[in-house]
Amino acid sequence: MNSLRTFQICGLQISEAGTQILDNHPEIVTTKISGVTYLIHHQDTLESRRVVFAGDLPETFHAAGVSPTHEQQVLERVIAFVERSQHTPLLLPSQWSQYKHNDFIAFFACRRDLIIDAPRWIAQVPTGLDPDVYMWLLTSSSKKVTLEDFAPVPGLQMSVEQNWATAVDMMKTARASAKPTVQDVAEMDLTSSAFSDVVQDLSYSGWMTRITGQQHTFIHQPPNHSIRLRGPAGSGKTLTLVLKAIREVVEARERGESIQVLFVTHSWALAAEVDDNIRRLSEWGPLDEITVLPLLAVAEDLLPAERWDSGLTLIGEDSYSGKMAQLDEIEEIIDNFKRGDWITFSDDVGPGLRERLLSSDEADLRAFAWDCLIEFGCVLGADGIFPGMNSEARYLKLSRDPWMIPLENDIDRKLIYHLYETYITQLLESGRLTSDQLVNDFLNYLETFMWNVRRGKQGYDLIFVDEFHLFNVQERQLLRYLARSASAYPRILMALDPRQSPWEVYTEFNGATPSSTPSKSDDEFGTVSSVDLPTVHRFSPEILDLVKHLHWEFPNLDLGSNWDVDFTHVNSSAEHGALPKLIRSGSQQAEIVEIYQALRALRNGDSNRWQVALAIVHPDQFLAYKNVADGLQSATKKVTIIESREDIEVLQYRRRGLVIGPAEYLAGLQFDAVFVAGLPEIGNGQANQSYRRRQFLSLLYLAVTRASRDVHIFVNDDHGGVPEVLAKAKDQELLDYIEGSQV
Ligand SMILES: Nc1ncnc2c1ncn2[C@@H]1O[C@H](COP(=O)(O)OP(=O)(O)OP(=O)(O)O)[C@@H](O)[C@H]1O
Repeated sequence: MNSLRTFQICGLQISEAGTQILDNHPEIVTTKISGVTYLIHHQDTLESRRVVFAGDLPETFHAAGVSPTHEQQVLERVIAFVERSQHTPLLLPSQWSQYKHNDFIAFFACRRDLIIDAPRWIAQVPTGLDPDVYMWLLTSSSKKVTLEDFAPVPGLQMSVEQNWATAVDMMKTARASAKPTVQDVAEMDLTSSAFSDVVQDLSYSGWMTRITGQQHTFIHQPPNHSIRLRGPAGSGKTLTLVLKAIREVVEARERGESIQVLFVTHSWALAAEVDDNIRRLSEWGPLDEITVLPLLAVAEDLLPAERWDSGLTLIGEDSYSGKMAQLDEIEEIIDNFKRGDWITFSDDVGPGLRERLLSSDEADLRAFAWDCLIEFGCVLGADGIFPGMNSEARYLKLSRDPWMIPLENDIDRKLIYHLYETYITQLLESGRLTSDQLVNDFLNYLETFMWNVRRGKQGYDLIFVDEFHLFNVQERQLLRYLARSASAYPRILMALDPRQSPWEVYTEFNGATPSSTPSKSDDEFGTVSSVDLPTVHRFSPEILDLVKHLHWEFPNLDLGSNWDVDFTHVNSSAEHGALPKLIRSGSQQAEIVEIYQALRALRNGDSNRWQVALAIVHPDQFLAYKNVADGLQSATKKVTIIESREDIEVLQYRRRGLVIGPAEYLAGLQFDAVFVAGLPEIGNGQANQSYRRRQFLSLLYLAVTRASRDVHIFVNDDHGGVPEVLAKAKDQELLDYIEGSQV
């Protein structure tokens, strides 16, 4: 028998000398021979690309200080890295802090905040088609190894090749003797799409006979101008965009032309999903003409190294912990301000802002810090205003809209600008930059003569943008510069649903804009036509009725005709199902017990439905519910906590289980059942202000629309009981009301 110690991360089953099957990934086996460990997929053959670790994996983890509780995250990232390494150029999320030298690459092995002495991999991906991946060394910050000086152990690469056939045989033997997991293998096959089964095992031609008339219209419209695709959540926007991209490439091939298509997403997770969808739908093999990337990765790819390598670290705005850290920082800035410079503003500041600043209620102060964070990122940053000459004057000239933090006079604005200046200065002093700053730099580069020369070769003929509502003014401006031709209008095909933009800023259009350059978004795209998708396919008519109710409750949603989707005629093509449930408990503690019970009932009822999200509406409430995960984790391993957009990628390989995360990170995903909890406290006045209300409704809309079959909404008396919008839904019998336990 083998001598490997028990590998706790994934509860590996030891099947055969030197081999282990990953419990969370039963389709993957690790095989150790002659000083290397192979990571082998069960469908791998002798021709497959090899993924190899130098040495023994548990020992490697141990030496780098990776505790058993974090081994799973480290392995998940390796799997994500292997997936990415198939694409050129090899691009990694900025939070991984990649560094490259020849074909070596170093990157953080897991989220940096998980392990104090954050470990980094040194990997090698030789150039060429289907390259092997060598994970040579796991270093820690205190035992740094310079990439330029690194050399793998001599002879290891040769030994990898020599023993490959034996390793594959060992994998097969291990699989054969581990029959109990065969069923899991079908469920967790790496080649099948995961949480959001958009493709549903149909090919391109299969879908072309199934699509609705409106989807057909969009897909067949000649792309000689920009087209926007509007529709509520679950109406097939992503699928339609993907089918259109495939069609354009295939038709160009038939004409004997080669076009380059960019498919832009908001997150790496959606990029991976779209990439996978294209591969599964294609009947023409790989469609290399289509590049799928998040916008920030496009910036990393195109920005010349010297501009990119500023020595600053991009702050993790897309992660829960990153956002919370920024909030803490802003709270501290406000606190210092009150003890210092406040005196110079105090006489002239408007009563509303004064009351908020001087409130002794912690919740009010936190709410004010949130509003500042949004104003900094979504108004100042989004508009490209950074401290410097004329910046304050530019900010003062911006028109204010109802969704923004209310500021009554110029002194109020000067005060906010003052806080912003301090915030940015603090960031720069500590060597950090925001994604807004990076986008601004990228925009400046795209306006240079140099890019004008390069774009003929490196620009794109067609640009697809999913979740357009999540991009801010600046990001939208980037898009037109990415088009190959500088003289013609760009051809941009974008999908949007403005209700899914929780941070309101994104609803900038047609006058309702935070920008000093209001009409830029559409004018710069030339003529833009619209196609509406009025049929929801994801969820039942019962869920749709609740979604419509939420939609009609949105205040100030005067988006103008270009963006508005008419909900009156939206219908659902899905089967009828149960009414969404509203469960009211006496306290938050009692509510958590209700959540456990509802989860258990789902599991007992039909284990095939064990694909559930617990969506936390208000980010401040997330930590309270995160503990539910710890309780459940001891009972089942299939719990995944989503704390950043990056984490969502892990779900790609998980078909079953419970996913817990703030609602905003679940955008674009789909689950059988969604449990909605953590609604913001109501009754303190704040929740009823129109801009706060809209944020709340947007997150509630996002959470509810992730469900394909069941919706349970949990509320408790600790946090104000049933919010008005849900009370109205209950009165209209759109919700099945249940009195939960009181204590
Ligand atoms: N014509 C159709 N017939 C049946 N099902 C469809 C059709 N079009 C799309 N679907 C299905 O509807 C579901 C939702 O699709 P998709 O994720 O593309 O919607 P979306 O509008 O992008 O949603 P969201 O805005 O929430 O991300 C998927 O399961 C997809 O397979």
